[in-house]
Amino acid sequence: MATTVPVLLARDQVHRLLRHGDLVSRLEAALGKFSRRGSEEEREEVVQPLRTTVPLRKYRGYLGLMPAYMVEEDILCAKMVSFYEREEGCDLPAHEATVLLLDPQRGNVTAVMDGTAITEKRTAVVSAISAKLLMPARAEVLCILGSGSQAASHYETFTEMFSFKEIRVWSRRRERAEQFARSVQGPVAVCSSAKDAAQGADVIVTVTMATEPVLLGEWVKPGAHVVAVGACRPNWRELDDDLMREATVYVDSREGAYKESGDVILSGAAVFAELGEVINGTKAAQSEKTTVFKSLGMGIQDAVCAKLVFDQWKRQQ
Ligand SMILES: NC(=O)C1=CN([C@@H]2O[C@H](COP(=O)(O)OP(=O)(O)OC[C@H]3O[C@@H](n4cnc5c(N)ncnc54)[C@H](O)[C@@H]3O)[C@@H](O)[C@H]2O)C=CC1
Ligand SMILES: O=C(O)C1=NCCCC1
Repeated sequence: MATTVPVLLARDQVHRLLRHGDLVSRLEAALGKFSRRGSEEEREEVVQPLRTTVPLRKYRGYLGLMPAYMVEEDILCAKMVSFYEREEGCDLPAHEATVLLLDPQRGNVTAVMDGTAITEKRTAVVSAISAKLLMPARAEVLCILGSGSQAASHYETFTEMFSFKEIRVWSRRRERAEQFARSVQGPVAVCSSAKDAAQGADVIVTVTMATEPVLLGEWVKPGAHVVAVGACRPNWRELDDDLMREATVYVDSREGAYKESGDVILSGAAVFAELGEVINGTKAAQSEKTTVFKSLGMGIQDAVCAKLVFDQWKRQQ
């Protein structure tokens, strides 16, 4: 049998081929399927082992390995993502990611693609799905804590999917928040403190590399929805104990949250539901209460995106 050479897709190609509008329904379906684990057959439908994380102590970083197989869709995929605690002023990226798409029958790699654009887009779309389900009715104020790549993709996705009257941003260094405000396509108010940005907001997105809480429960308006995207290590925090214990907590994967989320593990907060269970209608969306969606990222989210990118690329050949 002839050998095949994988297609190589660079960041700008992936960015262009991955259209945000195509992602919402596909990611909702994947999250729902992941959380349907009642029968043996259902459990075998989505194979997603817990992320393996290799510490890169010398560089204050980690390499995360995220394989996934979706049986019905026949998508076999693996992402490698490295992430680092960078010093202020360091110009190396905080994240680098590559996604491999494989032929599940033969086992060969069919495409090697940049995983950074996939990670940025799919994470923001999953956050927006949580907001759609869990934010209070008539949400008017969006607050973003952090001003990096995820802040940008969340701004873009949230402004495309919702109509907030006011959007606020806070970053540790005010000039970074100002730079962010200049770079986005639309209005955003720069706040001098996380407290000023968060108080009174209906939806708060935390997208920082913080290892200590940046958002305190005492600042959060009752009934608000918090989307916590950072703090993906068992000893890292973005949210304080008050918030974690007061809120109804939703996650992408229970197994992942109890292994990787410092906010869940160290606060001792109980996870109420996976987002997929809300999508499936087996758990309630308590949107009238204060809610937290603790996002950690899943291999199936990358798998769905990689397949979409590859299919679009093939269509254009
Ligand atoms: N849940 C998920 O699926 C994913 C989560 N992430 C996580 O999201 C977070 C944001 O990622 P990116 O925007 O790509 O990173 P980035 O490096 O582009 O931006 C990080 C932001 O955090 C701020 N920051 C760094 N240390 C801080 C501290 N101690 N206190 C407050 N702010 C601090 C920086 O100033 C910057 O605004 C990271 O924690 C990352 O690991 C990233 C990808 C997927
Ligand atoms: O899901 C991902 O991709 C990531 N999650 C946690 C931090 C690094 C990237």
